[in-house]
Amino acid sequence: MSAAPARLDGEALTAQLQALPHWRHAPDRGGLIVREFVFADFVAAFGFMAQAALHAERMNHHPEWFNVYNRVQVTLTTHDANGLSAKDIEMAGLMDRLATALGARAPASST
Ligand SMILES: C[C@H](O)[C@H](O)[C@H]1CNC2=NC(N)=NC(=O)C2=N1
Repeated sequence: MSAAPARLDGEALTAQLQALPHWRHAPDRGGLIVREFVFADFVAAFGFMAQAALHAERMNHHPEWFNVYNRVQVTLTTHDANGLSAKDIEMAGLMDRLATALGARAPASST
């Protein structure tokens, strides 16, 4: 039985989140991060989900996500840590790179 992943908190978490500017940190349920990806169409959005799913299974770390047409809303948290862990940071970065490669639109710059 592998130990629960270490929960990220405080300055360590803040530093990690600075590299993920498109993700919103919410304190819900101990801590989670959320991002919406917007693609050209449904097929591109689903292609993103299909590829991300393979990484999620390989990492044994599964997103909570919602898809409607060309949009995919992703919430990442680590249930076993009741908050955020390195796995969420790794998955978020992976999703950002994958979405960019698949032509996701840059998010509206948050002012
Ligand atoms: C038993 C198995 O390792 C756990 O349930 C894994 C599976 N996928 C997971 N996914 C996420 N997001 N958080 C977890 O804590 C988690 N735990």
